[in-house]
Amino acid sequence: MPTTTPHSTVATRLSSLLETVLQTPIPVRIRAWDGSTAGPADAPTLIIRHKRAMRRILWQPNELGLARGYIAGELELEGDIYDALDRLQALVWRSPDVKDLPFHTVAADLVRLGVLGTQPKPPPEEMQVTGTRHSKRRDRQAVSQHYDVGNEFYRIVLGESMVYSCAYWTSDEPGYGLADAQRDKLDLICRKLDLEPGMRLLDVGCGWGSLAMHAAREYGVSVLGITLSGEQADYARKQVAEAGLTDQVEIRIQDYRDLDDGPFDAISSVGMAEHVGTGPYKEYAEILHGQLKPGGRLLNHQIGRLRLPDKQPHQPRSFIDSYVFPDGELAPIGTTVGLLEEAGFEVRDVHALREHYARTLRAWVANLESDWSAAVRLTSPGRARVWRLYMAASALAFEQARINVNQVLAVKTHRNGVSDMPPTRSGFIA
Ligand SMILES: C[S@@+](CC[C@H](N)C(=O)[O-])C[C@H]1O[C@@H](n2cnc3c(N)ncnc32)[C@H](O)[C@@H]1O
Repeated sequence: MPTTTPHSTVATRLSSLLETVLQTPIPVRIRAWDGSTAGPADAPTLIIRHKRAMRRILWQPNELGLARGYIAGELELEGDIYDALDRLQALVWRSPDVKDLPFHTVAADLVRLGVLGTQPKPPPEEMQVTGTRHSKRRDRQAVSQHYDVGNEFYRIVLGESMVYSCAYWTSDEPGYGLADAQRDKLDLICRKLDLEPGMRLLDVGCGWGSLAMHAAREYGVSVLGITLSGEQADYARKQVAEAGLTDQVEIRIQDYRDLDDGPFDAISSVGMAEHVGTGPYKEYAEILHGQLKPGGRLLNHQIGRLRLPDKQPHQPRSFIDSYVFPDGELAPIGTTVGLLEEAGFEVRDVHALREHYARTLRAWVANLESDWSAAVRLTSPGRARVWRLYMAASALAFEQARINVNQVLAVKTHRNGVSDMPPTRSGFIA
């Protein structure tokens, strides 16, 4: 009984093995470790560089198994990454539980291909958090693992504006790029908040300080920006000092649950509430409400999911939870609006920016790809692969309306119900 397979047949055997396991035709071209190919000629190629990748997929025939193979460099995608991921997600959704794998029908091929064996170790880039979910300590760990991976790496991905949230693309003119769209987003937020000189703005989850600085410079407000990331705070403070804004902008490493400086005239929370979690969200909304003056506005900019997921009793840990945003949680916009209202806010406007996030993510992926070797040098090949995969997959998820992003403008009304809002929408959205 031969233990190896003739070269010309490895890819064919692999694709039929995968089709049996995943119970669907392979939607991509496959190139195996011996150079043989199979599958549709005009499709992007999934390169299986190493037998170990097959072991991973067999042990974990789901999103995480495929992602781990890619992060470890055992799998490679050739061709348009968005097209490749779009095709591969059909496989991921159909993948059976490992206990349901039809080993009896594929056993002979598994032996011939030499892909049987123990489960490979996960790539080291996996993020580990300990303690009680959404305790302050664990949230700090989760934030640090995602954001404290090097400001220079983020500079490559995010570009000069260092804004890590959905941009607002107001033009299709050539020459109008990510930095313009991020500036337009920051300005949109300032206008929605009706910032005026002398006001105090609280920016919860301030990142690298871009909104705080824009608001201080362009609108003459003083800003407290809080973040849990030490590297972000270092970077933001340096930028604030260089811009001569130290009198107006304070950057602090602080958890939103420890805020004690209110009341503020306005509050922004941009790309931060995804870290809060559904459990603590009510408290989060109440804290922001408590930190705001009557008549003050909150701009909450947050990713949400459009639908409730199908009921699956054994949801495996997702790629995003394991390698990207441990403990991050997405809620439908209706839940977010409801919880803001419960906390006492009057919700005045919900602005869906879904397509804008897809475009932003594509710009970040392009930035990363165009400076790939520097990104790898500054982090690790695995880390750069994690970011490329998560951002491309997220772009697709926004495009396909599986997730969304919304700016919710809410007000803390005066006791008598007066909102201080203009009578028409054109008063705050230009
Ligand atoms: C995706 S970044 C967005 C940064 C910035 N607002 C922007 O748009 O570029 C999320 C931010 O939320 C902060 N954050 C997450 N959890 C937090 C918490 N419990 N308290 C304070 N900040 C938190 C992170 O430190 C990070 O600065």
